[in-house]
Amino acid sequence: MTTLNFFKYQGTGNDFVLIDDRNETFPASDQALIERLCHRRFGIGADGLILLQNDPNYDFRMVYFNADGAVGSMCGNGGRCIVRFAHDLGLIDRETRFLAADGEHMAVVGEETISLKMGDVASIDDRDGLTFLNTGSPHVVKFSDDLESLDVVGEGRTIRYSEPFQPGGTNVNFVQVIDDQTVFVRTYERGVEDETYSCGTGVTAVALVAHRQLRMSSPVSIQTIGGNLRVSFEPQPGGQFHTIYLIGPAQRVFAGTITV
Ligand SMILES: N[C@@H](CCC[C@H](N)C(=O)O)C(=O)O
Repeated sequence: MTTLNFFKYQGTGNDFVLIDDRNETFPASDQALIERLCHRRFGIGADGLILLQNDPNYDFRMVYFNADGAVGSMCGNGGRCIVRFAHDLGLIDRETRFLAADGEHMAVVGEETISLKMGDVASIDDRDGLTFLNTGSPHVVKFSDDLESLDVVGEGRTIRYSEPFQPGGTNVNFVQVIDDQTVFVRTYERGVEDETYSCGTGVTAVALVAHRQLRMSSPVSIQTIGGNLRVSFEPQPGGQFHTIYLIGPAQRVFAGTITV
C-alpha cells in the first residue's frame, strides 16, 4: 500500500484527476488502478486522469488516460486543466508550450479562462452520411432540433461502435443551433462510455463544422451542460483550419491523498 497525492480539476464540468508525476513514479501501465481512481463510487471520480511529467523540450508533458484506464488521444478540456495545474504549481507564468498525445500545444493563462491552441485540422469528411473530423481526438458531429430530449447515450453509443469508425471508435457530438453564432452541444465520450458535461476536442470539432456547413464565423460560442466555451479559428482556402483556440474556464476543485 502506498499513498498517492492528487488534485481534482474541472473545465466546464469535464473533470480530471491531476497528478504531479515529474519524478515518474506513477504506475502508468496499471489500467485497473487508473479506472478505479476515476470510478465515481469506488474512487475519486473523474472523466479522466492526467499525469504532468517533465519534458526536455517543453514546459511539461501531458499524459492523458480516459476513465476506462486506457491511454487516450488529445483532451481539450484536460489540456486547459493541466495548464491551470502547471500555473498553480508555479511551473509556468502567463504563457506555456507543452507536449500532448497529438503534439505541441501553446496556451495563455487568463484570470478566468485558459486559451488553448489546438492542432491544425486537415479535413472534414463524410463517413456513411455522418460528418467526421479529428481535432486531436476523433469526433462525429450531428445536428438535432431537440437536444433536450435526445437519447445522447443510446444514439451516441450506437455511432461510437458502428462499422465506419472501427477499429478505434469515435466520440459523438449532438448539436442544436441557438442563434447565428451560438450552439448547444451534448457529447457521448469514448473511453468514458457515457455523456460528459463537456468535451473540448468535441466542441472544437462542432465549431469548425458549424463554420463549414452553416457559415458561422469565428469565434463560435458553445453552450454545454457544464458551462460556456468559445472556439476561434482561421479557415484556409484548401479546406483546412489553422490557429484554432479553445477558450474557457478551468478550476481546481480539491486536493487529496488516496491509498492505492
Ligand atoms: N474530454 C476530452 C476528450 C477526451 C478524448 C476522448 N474521450 C477520446 O479518447 O476519444 C476533451 O475535452 O477533449
